[in-house]
Amino acid sequence: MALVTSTEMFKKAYAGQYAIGAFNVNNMEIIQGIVDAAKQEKSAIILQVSAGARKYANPIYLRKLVEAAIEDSGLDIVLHLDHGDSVEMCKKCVDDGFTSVMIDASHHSFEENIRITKEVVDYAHSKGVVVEAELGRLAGVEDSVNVSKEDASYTDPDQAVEFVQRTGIDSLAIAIGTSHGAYKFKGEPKLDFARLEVITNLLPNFPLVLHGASTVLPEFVELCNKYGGNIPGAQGVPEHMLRQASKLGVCKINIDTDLRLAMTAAIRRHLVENPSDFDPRKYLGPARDAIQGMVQHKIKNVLGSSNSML
Ligand SMILES: O=C(CO)COP(=O)(O)O
Ligand SMILES: O=C[C@H](O)COP(=O)(O)O
Ligand SMILES: [Zn+2]
Ligand SMILES: [Zn+2]
Repeated sequence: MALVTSTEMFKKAYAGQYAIGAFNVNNMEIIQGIVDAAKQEKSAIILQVSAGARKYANPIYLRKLVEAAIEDSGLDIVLHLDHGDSVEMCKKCVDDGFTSVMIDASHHSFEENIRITKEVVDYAHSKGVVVEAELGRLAGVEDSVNVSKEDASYTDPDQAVEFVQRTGIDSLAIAIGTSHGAYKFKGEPKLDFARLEVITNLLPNFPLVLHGASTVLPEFVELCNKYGGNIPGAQGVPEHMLRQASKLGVCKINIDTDLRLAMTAAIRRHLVENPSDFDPRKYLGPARDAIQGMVQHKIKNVLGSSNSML
């Protein structure tokens, strides 16, 4: 039981054609729900902290909660910085004990992305920390920045090879049509699997990362809307597409929106059904249970990572 890097996890996942869930954490109940599910399934997991989460919770609280989760669960867990927006932020997380960091310089030019990423890699690797970077741009909301469909761009396979070679990164986030948030597709969901296959063939045994991979479970959207919410037309990545991706070199699947929806649905329902409750434990408890159930379903039926801790 320790904070570990993702190196061994990804090796096993690649060989076993399954994916490790990378779940965004913002508070204690979210961490507990995810870790309880992983414990039940004996699954490897990555807990990731975004720039927004750092702002919201104060990084030290999240780090200490993750340490508590490791001690309590006996699991090996990766603590990862999600979408690090500067070299400084990545270095700070490395110094603070994160075992993995993402530098997201995908909005810069190709050369600038390489330069910034390489700087993070040099620092992180000297301290035994692994690095994820991004090439191509996802549409959707990311730390309050809204990337329009026009500004999004898919990952170029040849550039991906050059990027990996020149930066020395440990994993690469690719853009093949997923997007952050709850509104991923207007019509039929579609991902560019042909592109993914080309990238995988050009980078054999190299772990790829799929961001924007929530499935936006209809049951939670419906509950939110039934109990006073207003999130019409929400649609995520179908489960079968995530299974397909995990057979094509995708070793890390990022999930945040599904946690938000599960938590919000449970809280909305509780408050509407129990209008006289005002003890936060009464609605945060069910929210934690909803997260646990959702994450367990994902580990077992979508990611395929059950028993990966054995
Ligand atoms: O990619 C993500 C975090 O980096 C989360 O994606 P979702 O919005 O699909 O959950
Ligand atoms: O990539 C986006 C994640 O969902 C994190 O979102 P956030 O920056 O609002 O915490
Ligand atoms: Zn990005
Ligand atoms: Zn992301």
